[in-house]
Amino acid sequence: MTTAGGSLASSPHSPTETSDSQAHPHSFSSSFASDRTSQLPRSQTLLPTIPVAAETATMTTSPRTILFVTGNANKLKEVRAILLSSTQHTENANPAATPSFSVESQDLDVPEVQGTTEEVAKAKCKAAAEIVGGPCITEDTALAFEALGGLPGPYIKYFLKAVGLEGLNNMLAGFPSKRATAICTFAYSAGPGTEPLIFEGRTEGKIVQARGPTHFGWDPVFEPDEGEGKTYAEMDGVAKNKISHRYRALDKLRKYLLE
Ligand SMILES: O=c1[nH]c(=O)c2ncn([C@@H]3O[C@H](COP(=O)(O)OP(=O)(O)OP(=O)(O)O)[C@@H](O)[C@H]3O)c2[nH]1
Ligand SMILES: [Mg+2]
Repeated sequence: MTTAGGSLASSPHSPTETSDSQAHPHSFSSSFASDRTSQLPRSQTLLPTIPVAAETATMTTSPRTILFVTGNANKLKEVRAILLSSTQHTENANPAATPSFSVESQDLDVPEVQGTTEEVAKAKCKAAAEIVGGPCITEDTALAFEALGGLPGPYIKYFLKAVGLEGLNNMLAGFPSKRATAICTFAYSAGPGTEPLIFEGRTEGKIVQARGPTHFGWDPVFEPDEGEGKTYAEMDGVAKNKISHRYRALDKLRKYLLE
């Protein structure tokens, strides 16, 4: 895969992409950052621990590429929109100081284990990093019903497939609480053998009868508290991306990348 920035993350099998070092802000940033180093021998790609925002501001304005392993086109679309709007916002304030990110994706069939949202997200990212042979991010989305002690949680995809939007409502029929939390968990792996880092975002709301377009998962039955009475599906993309679980998790990841 070739990208505008030509960064390591876009060509997973390139030897310059592989890092066995433990993830921490500076090694993470360096491993993601170096458009300049992708053509160099591995020995010359091991950058000193310089914060990437400062380094990039003086050396290049090319976007850095993140490899997002996902099979979900809606997630990818939202991630790109959120990163673009936050980058534009900060770059308007100081164009030289803040680099932007571009997102490449790879659709892999990564096994998803059972467990907590964090355990599922970490295992998924570890497996993805093994397959791509380099750094990557993954994302796992959960929808936790208060009345069901947090279920379906990370298994929402399978519940939605099995019972549909109406079924999700029916599951709560006998319970007074319709409260639910949308949880997005991004995981970042610096490469095979490293422990993924977790960035979580939550949006509180309730489960309602389906309203709005049905093109993205359970959006029509989730009414966020901050949505002014609209379901996610009834909100336009910009409004959803200001309060969504995905926005909140991605904002933490973005800030980490810029440390
Ligand atoms: O209405 C929605 N609004 C959202 O904002 C949202 N984000 C995810 N989802 C759905 O929830 C399940 C998560 O499962 P999931 O995290 O394993 O995703 P996935 O398998 O589709 O992709 P990936 O695992 O390859 O990244 C899947 O059914 C997704 O379609 C959403 N539905
Ligand atoms: Mg999945």
